[in-house]
Amino acid sequence: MISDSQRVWLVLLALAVYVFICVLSWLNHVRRNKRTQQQIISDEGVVLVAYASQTGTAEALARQSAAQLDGNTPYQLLPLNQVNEDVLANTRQALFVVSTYGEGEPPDNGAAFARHFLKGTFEQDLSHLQFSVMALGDKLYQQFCGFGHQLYQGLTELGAVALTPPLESCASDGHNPQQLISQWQILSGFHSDAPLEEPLLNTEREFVPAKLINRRWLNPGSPGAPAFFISLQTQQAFDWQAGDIAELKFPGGEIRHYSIASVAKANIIELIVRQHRFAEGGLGIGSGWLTQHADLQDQIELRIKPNPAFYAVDATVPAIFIGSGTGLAGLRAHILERAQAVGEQPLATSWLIFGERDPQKDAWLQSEMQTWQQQGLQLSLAFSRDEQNPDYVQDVMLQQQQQFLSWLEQGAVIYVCGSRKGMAHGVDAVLQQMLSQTQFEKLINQQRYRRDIY
Ligand SMILES: Cc1cc2nc3c(=O)[nH]c(=O)nc-3n(C[C@H](O)[C@H](O)[C@H](O)COP(=O)(O)O)c2cc1C
Repeated sequence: MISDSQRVWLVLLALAVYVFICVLSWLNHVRRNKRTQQQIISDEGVVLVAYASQTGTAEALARQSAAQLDGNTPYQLLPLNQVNEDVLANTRQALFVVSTYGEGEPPDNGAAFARHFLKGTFEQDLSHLQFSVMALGDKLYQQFCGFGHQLYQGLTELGAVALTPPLESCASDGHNPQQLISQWQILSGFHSDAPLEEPLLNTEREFVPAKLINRRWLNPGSPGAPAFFISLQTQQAFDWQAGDIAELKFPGGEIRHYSIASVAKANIIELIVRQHRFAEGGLGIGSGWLTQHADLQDQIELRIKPNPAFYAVDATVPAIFIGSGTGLAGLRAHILERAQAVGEQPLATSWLIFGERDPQKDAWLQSEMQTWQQQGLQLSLAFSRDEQNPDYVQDVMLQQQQQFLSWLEQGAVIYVCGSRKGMAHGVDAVLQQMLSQTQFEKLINQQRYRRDIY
């Protein structure tokens, strides 16, 4: 039996312990907040791991990913809404883990970020920032991983450099955190046991002068707007990878991006550019300069913008290249790179499905395509204004479905380049129609569906 006074002492003791624990955890909280604030303002080497999560799945994945950075890499973990301009300005490497709600909308703790940074009104240049997006969603919804894609696109438009394509994960299939984390580590170079290396990608990112040395009209008489094959020459040879993008700074300082159509380690960079004409009649700044206003030998500034989401996976694996119009540029770089392999038929495992309008007037790069065919390339052309047989690239995919599926069974990687609305949506829809949901997801998870679309 314990007496009343002993009981009072016990209650007091319990109270004291409780107060002690509260004070400790408050102190801890204050210290952590202070550290975060300091990092936000000062620390460039800190990896940002930001999450937007409604029910905690994305947040848990973000914590797990951060915990698997190697011990020497400091990181800060923040809800997306707390990522402000200072954080973005001071971060060089980031992982965003975000889910999607409603019709492709962000979770609440990402909504403010989306309004502020992703609506096209924000103007800060983020070209110092390398990032990956893990996108959680559910294929039951029409806008699968919609917010993840919006974030990826928005950051890219602000100049940030994607280290990986968006890494999607579907709730109905059961998220597999460890698989996502490994994919991210492998593709982005964040190996957990190695110290963080200096990022490769920014080293050659100075603008250099480039001279316009050639301009060839690809489609005289076409029902489409004039398109040109453009050659620019720099003083020194460059290194880049098929898939990379040329960033051009025009007189007046305007910057425009073009998929590079030629192979690396050269001092000539080739592009395919379509003339953009506004309703009032004026030409677009970049395309106007390149296709009309500039004289040969005139100069602009050029630098390479790395675009790893569209790099070749492995040149020995079969490849299906799909694109239309100026999308041929990004595909050509890959095809030329593969053609450099030894042997007579270096393109025997390459298939190009290319679409334009008029079969007579839009035979772009015809003689070069014939050379590729002699090197083994399988060529399918689709012309939407062909009177006998109007076709888009996605129609070719369906007509040749059996062969298409057999290429995929052999492990082929699909590369899509060109307009998002006009072509890539159609290709995507047909792909989802031809494949089961599991097959389609497998293609994405294995990074065998790579796109450079605009
Ligand atoms: C009401 C509701 C709406 C959703 N809308 C979408 C959607 O539009 N697109 C999508 O890909 N996933 C959608 N999802 C799935 C979630 O993104 C998915 O369950 C995710 O794992 C949730 O992660 P979180 O816990 O981090 O918020 C939705 C889920 C719910 C409950």
